[in-house]
Amino acid sequence: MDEEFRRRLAGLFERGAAQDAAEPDRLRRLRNLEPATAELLTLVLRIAGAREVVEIGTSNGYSAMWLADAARDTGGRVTTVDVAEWPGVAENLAGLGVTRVIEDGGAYLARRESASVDLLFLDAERTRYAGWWPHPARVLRPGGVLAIDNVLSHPAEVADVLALIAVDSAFVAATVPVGKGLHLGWRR
Ligand SMILES: C[S@@+](CC[C@H](N)C(=O)[O-])C[C@H]1O[C@@H](n2cnc3c(N)ncnc32)[C@H](O)[C@@H]1O
Repeated sequence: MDEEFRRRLAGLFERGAAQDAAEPDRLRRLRNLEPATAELLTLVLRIAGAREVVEIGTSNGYSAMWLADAARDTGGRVTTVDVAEWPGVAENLAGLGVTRVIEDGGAYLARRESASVDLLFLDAERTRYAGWWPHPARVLRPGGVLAIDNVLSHPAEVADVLALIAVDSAFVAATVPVGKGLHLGWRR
C-alpha cells in the first residue's frame, strides 16, 4: 500500500471514529473496521490469492478501500453490498474498481452463483447472518475464505452463525482476537 493511500485511510478512520462518538443512534454510525483487523483480513486475502472478493456491509467504503488495495495484488476485484447508500461512499471508492450493489446482503448471496467467491466478508447486521445460510457457504469456492467481524464484541449476536459453521464439515474455522474479533473459516 502506498503511503498516500495509507494516510487517506488513517484520516478516514479517524474522522469516522469521531463522527460515531457523537452519534447516539447505532444504525447511523459508520462503524468502520478496526485498522488492525483490516491489516489481517487483507493479508489473508493476499495469502489466499483471493480474486473474487465480496463484502456485505459497505458503510462509507472504508473496509472496501482496504480490500480493493489488496485485490490489486491478486488481480482480483471487489464487490460490496449494502442496503443503503452512505454519504461519501462514491467519493471514497472512486477509481478503485469496486462494484457497489444496493441490496439486502442475504438476497444478494441467494442470487449469487455457487462456488463463485474467493473471500466473503460479512460486516453488516450480525443477527441476520444465520438466516442467510446456506448461501454464505454455497457461494464460496473450495479453498475460499469466510470472514466475520465483531465475534468477540457481540458474541450473542453471532452465536447462531458460528454454531452453523462449527457443525459444517465443509469449514475449518477459528476466531482471531484482533480488533473486535475476526472469525475466519476456510471452505474445503
Ligand atoms: C459495520 S457497518 C459496515 C462497515 C464497513 N464494512 C467498514 O468497515 O467501513 C454495517 C453496514 O451494514 C449495512 N447493512 C445492514 N443490514 C444490511 C443487510 N441486510 N444487507 C446489507 N447491508 C446491511 C449497514 O447499512 C451498514 O452500512
